[in-house]
Amino acid sequence: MIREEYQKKCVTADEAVKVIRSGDWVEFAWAASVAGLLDEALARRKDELYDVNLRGGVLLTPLACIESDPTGEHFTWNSWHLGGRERKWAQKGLAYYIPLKYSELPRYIRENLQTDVVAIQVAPMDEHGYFSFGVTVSHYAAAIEKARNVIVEVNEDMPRVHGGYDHMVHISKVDYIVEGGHRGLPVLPSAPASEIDRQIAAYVLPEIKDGACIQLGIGGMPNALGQMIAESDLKDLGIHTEMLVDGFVDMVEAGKVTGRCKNLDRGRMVYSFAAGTQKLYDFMRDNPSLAGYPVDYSNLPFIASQIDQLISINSALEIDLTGQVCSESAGPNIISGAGGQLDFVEAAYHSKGGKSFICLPSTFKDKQGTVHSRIKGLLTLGATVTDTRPTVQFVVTEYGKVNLKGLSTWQRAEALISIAHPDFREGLIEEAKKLGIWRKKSK
Ligand SMILES: CC(=O)SCCNC(=O)CCNC(=O)[C@H](O)C(C)(C)COP(=O)(O)OP(=O)(O)OC[C@H]1O[C@@H](n2cnc3c(N)ncnc32)[C@H](O)[C@@H]1OP(=O)(O)O
Ligand SMILES: CCCC(=O)O
Repeated sequence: MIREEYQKKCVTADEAVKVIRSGDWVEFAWAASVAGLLDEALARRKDELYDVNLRGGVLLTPLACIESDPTGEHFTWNSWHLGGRERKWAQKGLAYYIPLKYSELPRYIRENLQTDVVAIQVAPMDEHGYFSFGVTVSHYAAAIEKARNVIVEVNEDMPRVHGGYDHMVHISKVDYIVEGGHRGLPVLPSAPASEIDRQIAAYVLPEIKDGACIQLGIGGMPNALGQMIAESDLKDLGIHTEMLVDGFVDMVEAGKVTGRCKNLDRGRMVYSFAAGTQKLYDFMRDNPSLAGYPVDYSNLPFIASQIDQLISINSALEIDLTGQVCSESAGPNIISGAGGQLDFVEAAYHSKGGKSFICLPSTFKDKQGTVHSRIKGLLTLGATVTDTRPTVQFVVTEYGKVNLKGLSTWQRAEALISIAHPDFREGLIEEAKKLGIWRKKSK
């Protein structure tokens, strides 16, 4: 029966994308999960479609439909979180950011958003009629609940994964199946860790004890920490994260991960999507020690904070002297997105014995070679506040680590200036004075 249904629903990509109409909103692609054949087929329909809005994010590969439409008349890309390519589209007016608190994404879809079609890549169907979502669990089940039509493109190389719930779709909910054969998966190489990343990670490492449960964000510093954990004496860690990356595989291979002390999902590593090298994708295939969950489970602070000793490590672009953190824009220009940063900042703080770390190098060198302090009197005009100041706990640069919780504005200014680059400290004191947050008694 299931095989018959499968055969009946199998069509070419060109056939499948005929269900997309002008004015539709389509949930389309996420990180390493891009339905390449559907994308190419949709691009071929460009001239007959107008005002089709595509949603997705963290793209690792080009999209033919966006790149074939430089006027943006036919297709618009709406990103939940911009990768480098999407950032360039945004600069050309071809992509727009959707402000996001990632744990809330399935609810936005269920309660607020028009979702006409879901067109996604999945793993091959099992004997019971289920297609695993593979490396992207995230929000797909919510989108499928809402959509008029569901198209799946089967990639024989997409790992079938284990999960908690809503990590797969049954054939009865699918309208069209496109067989893609072996299409591989895009690779996201680990961001290389710099010497400064290692210095920052060295301040965080002593805060992690056996029994802790780790979330690592995106970027070179979290990778450095992953490597340092793999080389440390720790041996009894758990993993509960949003994005699964190669660094976690290194920790497992080094014998650091047991999941023994996790109050939720004991013995299993929880994540919501994954992107990395083939080593990561091979590790994920049919691995029962992993549990892919929708992001409103992995990230919801109310859930993640139930795990004791949750340690959250994320990167930021700049911070002001009172502790407002910007992790997503350079002034008004969007760089990436808020993603799940605030989710984990809150979750780790509310976890018993948990701690949240915002890590950033003390300086940034712009394309003209000018060096700027990332610790600033005021955020750059137009910068987005990703973490409001009361939510921020530890802040770490290569010059040290401070805990901002409960500090008054002058204490925050003193603490943050103490971990600023020495070349900028005098200037920051002058700024703090002008802003009225430098205590008269302080030196
Ligand atoms: C996946 C998870 O689990 S993540 C959960 C948490 N989610 C988040 O933390 C989301 C927000 N954070 C992020 O997006 C990232 O961590 C970032 C952007 C803060 C840092 O990521 P990194 O990869 O280390 O950033 P990187 O140093 O490569 O900088 C990215 C871009 O911003 C630019 N940039 C960096 N700092 C600044 C700055 N202070 N001012 C202006 N531009 C800047 C860089 O030049 C680079 O641009 P380019 O690609 O055109 O060269
Ligand atoms: C939204 C996915 C990426 C992130 O949280 O940074």
